[in-house]
Amino acid sequence: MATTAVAEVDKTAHPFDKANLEALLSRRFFYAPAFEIYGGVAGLYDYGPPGSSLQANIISEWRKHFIIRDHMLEVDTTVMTPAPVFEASGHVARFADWMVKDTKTGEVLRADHLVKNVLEARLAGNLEARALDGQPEVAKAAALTKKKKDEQKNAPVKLSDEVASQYEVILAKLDDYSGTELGELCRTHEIENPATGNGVSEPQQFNLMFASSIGPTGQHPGYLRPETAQGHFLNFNRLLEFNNGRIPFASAQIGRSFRNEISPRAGLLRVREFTMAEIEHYVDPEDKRHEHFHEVRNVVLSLLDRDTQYAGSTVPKKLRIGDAVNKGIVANETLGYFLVRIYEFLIKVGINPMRLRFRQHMANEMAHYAADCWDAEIHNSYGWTECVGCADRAAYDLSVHSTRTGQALLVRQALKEPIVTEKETPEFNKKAIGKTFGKDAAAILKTVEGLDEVGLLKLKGELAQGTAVITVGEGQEFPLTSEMLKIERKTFKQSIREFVPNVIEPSFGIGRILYSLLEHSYWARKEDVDRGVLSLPSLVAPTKVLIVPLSAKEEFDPLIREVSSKFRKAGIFARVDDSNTSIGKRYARNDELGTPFGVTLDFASLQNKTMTLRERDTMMQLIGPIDDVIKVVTELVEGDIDWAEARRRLPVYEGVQAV
Ligand SMILES: Nc1ncnc2c1ncn2[C@@H]1O[C@H](COP(=O)(O)OP(=O)(O)OP(=O)(O)O)[C@@H](O)[C@H]1O
Repeated sequence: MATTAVAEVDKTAHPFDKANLEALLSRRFFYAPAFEIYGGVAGLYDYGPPGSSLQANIISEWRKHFIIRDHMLEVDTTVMTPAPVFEASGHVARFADWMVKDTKTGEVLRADHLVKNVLEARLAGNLEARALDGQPEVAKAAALTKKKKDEQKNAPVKLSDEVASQYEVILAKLDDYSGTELGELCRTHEIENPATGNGVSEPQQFNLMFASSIGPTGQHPGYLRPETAQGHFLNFNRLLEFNNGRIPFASAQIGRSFRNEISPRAGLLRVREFTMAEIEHYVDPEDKRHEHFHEVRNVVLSLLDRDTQYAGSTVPKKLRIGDAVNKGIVANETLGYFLVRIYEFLIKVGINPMRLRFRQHMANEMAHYAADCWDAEIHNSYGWTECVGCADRAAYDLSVHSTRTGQALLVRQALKEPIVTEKETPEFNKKAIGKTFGKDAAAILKTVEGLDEVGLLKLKGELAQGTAVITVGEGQEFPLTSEMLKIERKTFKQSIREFVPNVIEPSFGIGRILYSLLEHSYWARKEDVDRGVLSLPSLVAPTKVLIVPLSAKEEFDPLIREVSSKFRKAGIFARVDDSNTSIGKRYARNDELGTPFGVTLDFASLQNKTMTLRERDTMMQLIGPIDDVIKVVTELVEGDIDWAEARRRLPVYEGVQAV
């Protein structure tokens, strides 16, 4: 790829302005509250045309990056799920968050979020108060008065070093607290509802699943799924057969999930209906190596491991994944492989690598059965946000469904070398035992069968002497003779190995990634803070090329049709903007939509068959014959060349620059 330097655009002239971004996203209908004209419902959003295209492009890349590249088996399973499935999986008992109620207004708040918001605000106030300490009295008084006016209750208060560091440790370990501990924290640190200043109740559990019933009788309870995973597990036997009985393999699914979140207030980051993309990778519990691990071994990731968090720090380690696995920081190669693949995917769709880290779950935070778990967290204006979870769930899921249904969910592997074992084996004369001991016979057989090798050898020795006494239950003794029982050393040959595979699960929330990407892509032009740009990569940009005719005259129509059709044939999604407004306004609108390229058709185009090509971020324009420009744009969009190479291929346009 070309390396000719291209003038860098200053994207940091204005600090990030969330209100401006939100106005842009609403104006251009990326997404909007659902049922808005009915007053809206918290946590439910509709995506408009650019938001839908952006989401579809992210998903399309996800399919290529994971399903196609790693040969995964795609499934599409139902949302509505009968209750026994979630009883077995543990969701009915445990898929819950802790909530507290405002003691006076009854407002419901998520307990861990309340603790987080209050302690973070106190720490911010502490920093501010300390900064003010160094200032002259007049400035200090003015700042305090302003602050008081802004937020009566949150005037900056100085904390002792001890309290501030206590708060930091609590925040670092927040996901690790039980409900009782959260209640304790609220009491000890006098945490109140910031909106009202009222105290809060003891935390109570709230199950996040939407309950329903299947069929007209109401006798078959069901739930809207809160994740897509169970649908994969229940089809395990079919998937294994589809994969010719071999593991490792992975299933993948993109679909909707539903969670009745307690108080969703973070836009797309916490919603009640969302799109997930989940992978379940089935692996031999005794061999969690990954055949492609060598390809990613040297990739360096930011890893915030468990021990660092217990020490109250949030500074991640920069480690090569190969070293992290060798040191046991990441549990195994397969988990490590997926962490890198997740990283590569997020960077490819446009997440800023400097604002991406992997955080390991702490002991209480992790499900009891999980062997290890890491979240890909992306930094945005809400702080570090989990966008992808990646867990080694051991054999839990397949085992619980197998126990509940009585259906074996396991792998049978023909062993290359049969395993030959010898062991002492009891052979009973059941008739003789029954005749002698009557109703106690069954308990005697069970006791002997339960003996280990040492116990059986002891019994064998006693039988050789004549009689062996076996103790059953609470100390009842029964004499056995060699007529009733023989113990012999036998050889066993095992040529099939049976095992329940372990599952490594990367689980993506598409909406969280999409929103973080919008924040990372947004900036405002130096000359005008209101001229927002979304620097979305071509790969995911809703529209790749804007075709802008300079005149509305009919004589342009055939050329517009020709250019459109050529882009279509090249597989490039282009749109014509022939609205009756200035070219500058048309480009500004498309900068907001994240359209990376624009081509302008003017009178020269009619005469000379040329057109100009504009790059969104730099606003630089090149010119060339129509077919050459289309070829360059196609290669740009497909990522085969960069803008520096485009500049080498096409001369800079010297005419009036349309900005
Ligand atoms: N309410 C939600 N709104 C949007 N995305 C969500 C929501 N809950 C979960 N996700 C997405 O699904 C992914 C996997 O879900 P998982 O069960 O691991 O999340 P979680 O740990 O329950 O999230 P959180 O602790 O933030 O509630 C998350 O990484 C996230 O991207």
